[in-house]
Amino acid sequence: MQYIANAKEAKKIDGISIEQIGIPSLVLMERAALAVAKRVEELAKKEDSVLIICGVGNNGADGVAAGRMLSEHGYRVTFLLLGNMQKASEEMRVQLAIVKNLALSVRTTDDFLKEELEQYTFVIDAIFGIGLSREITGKYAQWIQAVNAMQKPVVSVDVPSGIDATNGQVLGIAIRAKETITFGTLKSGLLFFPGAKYAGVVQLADIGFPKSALKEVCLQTISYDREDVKKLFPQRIPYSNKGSYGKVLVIAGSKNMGGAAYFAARAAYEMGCGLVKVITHQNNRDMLLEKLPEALLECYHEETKEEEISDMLTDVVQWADVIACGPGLGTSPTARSLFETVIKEENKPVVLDADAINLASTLSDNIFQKNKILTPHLKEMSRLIETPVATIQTDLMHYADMAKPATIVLKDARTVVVSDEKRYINRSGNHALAKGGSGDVLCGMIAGLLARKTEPFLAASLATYLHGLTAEEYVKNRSSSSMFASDILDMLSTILP
Ligand SMILES: NC(=O)C1=CN([C@@H]2O[C@H](COP(=O)(O)OP(=O)(O)OC[C@H]3O[C@@H](n4cnc5c(N)ncnc54)[C@H](OP(=O)(O)O)[C@@H]3O)[C@@H](O)[C@H]2O)[C@@H](O)CC1
Ligand SMILES: Nc1ncnc2c1ncn2[C@@H]1O[C@H](COP(=O)(O)OP(=O)(O)O)[C@@H](O)[C@H]1O
Ligand SMILES: [K+]
Repeated sequence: MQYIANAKEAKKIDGISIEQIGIPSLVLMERAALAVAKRVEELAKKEDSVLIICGVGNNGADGVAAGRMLSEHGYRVTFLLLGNMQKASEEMRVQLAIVKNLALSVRTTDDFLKEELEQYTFVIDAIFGIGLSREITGKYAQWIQAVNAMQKPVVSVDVPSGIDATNGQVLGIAIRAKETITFGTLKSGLLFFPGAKYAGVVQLADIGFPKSALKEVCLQTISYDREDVKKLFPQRIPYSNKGSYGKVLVIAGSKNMGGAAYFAARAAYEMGCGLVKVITHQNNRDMLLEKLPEALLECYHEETKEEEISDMLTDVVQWADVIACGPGLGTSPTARSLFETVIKEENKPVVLDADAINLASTLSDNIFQKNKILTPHLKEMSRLIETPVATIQTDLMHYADMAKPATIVLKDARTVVVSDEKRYINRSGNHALAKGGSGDVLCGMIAGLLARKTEPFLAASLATYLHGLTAEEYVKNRSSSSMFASDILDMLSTILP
């Protein structure tokens, strides 16, 4: 499991390590620089001509120290200083004095022509790190543009200069790196797009922040790695029966969208729950009986009266441990009536997906209740909170927070999960998942885990992680274009413990 910091938290970790615990800032910096130099030695050839472009803060100071280490190991390095040296940090002054004593080539943008950039074959970007505080304009923007135009490999120090370390947004312009070496903890801005794209491959370097500093900052945002799955996924027990693994009610599939009911119901079974019952439109009966005979079925049609639906639901809701409502449900009067009955349930976990979220957007009542788990994609979220998609995209975590005290799975290429104070950023998966039916499978997976008595945050985050892993496994020997929702289901049995 990885703990993820935003810019403020990362600064706090620096501060506690240096001021309270007493590790000299320059000690941390030397370790940061060593990590950068070590990686650049793996990537750059001795014949390369390395340009280290440095701002005047501590990110720049890291760059100066890394360049000095590379020079000691036989690389040709040139430092290009960008910014007002009157404002240089204390550490930057120290690092610069060292390289000047070593008679290394230190240039400033006053006497360095942009045409000279052509001579360099490798770049270290140390202009801004977590201290970037506003849009980049003027001279800084011009140099970043010029570095990107070089089309040479760039390694960014801590954060690609220009990326907001918290939300991954480009503050005007940003360096496009091949790799980013980040220190101590992953930064959320390196995970969210577009930051993730600008950062390239992200390497995490331990530079000696004490565990107690990390603990004191009490990072609330996590992300999983493959080794977490075995620890987190609920175990099956020898002395058990289907009742031990919970019952899921799936309310899904309208007249022309039966597949969604199948995807969600089978996904719940794949996650190991004991029984799945599906309430769906009559049209889907034969398909479900054939494709998923393990599911129990209750069907309705256009003429089914509201009282009948209500009676049917009362019994089934009672029966279920978890309810998943919405995939392919449509927004017909019957769908609405099913939805409105289900959301009255206040004690059991209720997963609301797709059309259930669209129906919720038309309600004046607050749907963000404690027992609800909502799984909107950005367009559904936009309807739900009446905020444009483009605005939500600028800060997924901030908008996901609005759903409290409900649990939310805000789906995007980097899905986030928020529940109370717990936050999760998903790093698994790829564009193979960008296809109809993917979300239906995820909804069923979450419900399946909830039925196994997994608490909502863990159920939502672990299901999201596993959903992504299926795509990673799939593309190992197949085209990412050819993955279907059914393939996610088929892959599950190969990745679950
Ligand atoms: N000892 C430590 O703390 C350790 C820190 N470490 C390293 O330090 C980095 C953080 O260093 P930092 O805090 O000095 O901030 P940094 O990213 O260099 O930027 C600040 C400078 O940028 C300027 N500036 C900001 N926005 C601007 C804009 N839009 N346009 C123009 N200027 C702008 C700002 O100027 P000002 O806002 O004051 O005008 C200031 O001069 C961190 O990412 C890691 O690499 C590691 O070595 C571990 C130990
Ligand atoms: N480019 C991508 N990279 C990673 N995951 C993706 C990408 N595109 C889509 N996904 C995932 O696929 C799922 C799509 O869900 P959704 O949009 O609800 O699909 P549908 O409504 O067709 O079932 C989400 O879990 C989302 O995070
Ligand atoms: K940087």
